[in-house]
Amino acid sequence: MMKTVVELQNVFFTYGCHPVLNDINLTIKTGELVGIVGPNGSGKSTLLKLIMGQLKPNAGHVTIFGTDPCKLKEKYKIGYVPQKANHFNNQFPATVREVVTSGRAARRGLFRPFTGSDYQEVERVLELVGLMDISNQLVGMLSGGQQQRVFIARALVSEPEILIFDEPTVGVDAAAQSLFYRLLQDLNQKRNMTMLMVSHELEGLSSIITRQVCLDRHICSCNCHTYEIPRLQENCSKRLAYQAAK
Ligand SMILES: Nc1ncnc2c1ncn2[C@@H]1O[C@H](COP(=O)(O)OP(=O)(O)OP(=O)(O)O)[C@@H](O)[C@H]1O
Repeated sequence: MMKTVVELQNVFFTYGCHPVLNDINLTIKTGELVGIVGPNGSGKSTLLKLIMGQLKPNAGHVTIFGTDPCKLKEKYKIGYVPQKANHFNNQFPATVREVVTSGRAARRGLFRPFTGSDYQEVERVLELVGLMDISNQLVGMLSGGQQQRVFIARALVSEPEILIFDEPTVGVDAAAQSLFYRLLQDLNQKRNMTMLMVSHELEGLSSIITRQVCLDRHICSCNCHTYEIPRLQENCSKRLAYQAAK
């Protein structure tokens, strides 16, 4: 039986008095590759922040690995790949290997020295994502697609159980995008990696995701799994009853 990795139950979120998420219900199980799509300002990044424990809901419950994300001790279980364009200062003089190695600190602990197994994991991940040949190059000198691989490798090296991406294909050309999608598909199919991704790019994404969630402050459509249907039906009946009573 597939384990629940992420669960949101009747989640509401507002910034001040500005409502952003409205009664969100979502369950993500091991091995799913879920794409969240929606227009600008529909609450996609806010949803990721709630899942990663950077924000708390005003109402409802969020859990990741069965725990409140704010209280999750094993932060390394979440591999976060931010938007490439906003992320890296190209003047920063670090090599691919150094940036990828820095991701291992999440697993090892900030002040504990790395051992042979940490360095072995770095080499394994460099090989896995196809960065071995350029591992001694400066990250700032690489193309957008290559930099994106570096950030994926940095997230993978802590041996996470879920990878979360925020607009991963922004600033990446079409050829690099298709390599990126192939890499995600390999990680998902061969290693059963659970992945959650926010994206505007429906076209490339739709060929690899196992499930698509359309968000516009509430979940507009979701090709959901059978295990979610009873709860969605129950919520729908509650909403209809509430509207009828008004
Ligand atoms: N820190 C904040 N304080 C106040 N309002 C915010 C804050 N962050 C986001 N918002 C507002 O919340 C709404 C949802 O923002 P969010 O970034 O989650 O949407 P999004 O779907 O990720 O948008 P985009 O596709 O443009 O990145 C927007 O109207 C945004 O202006």
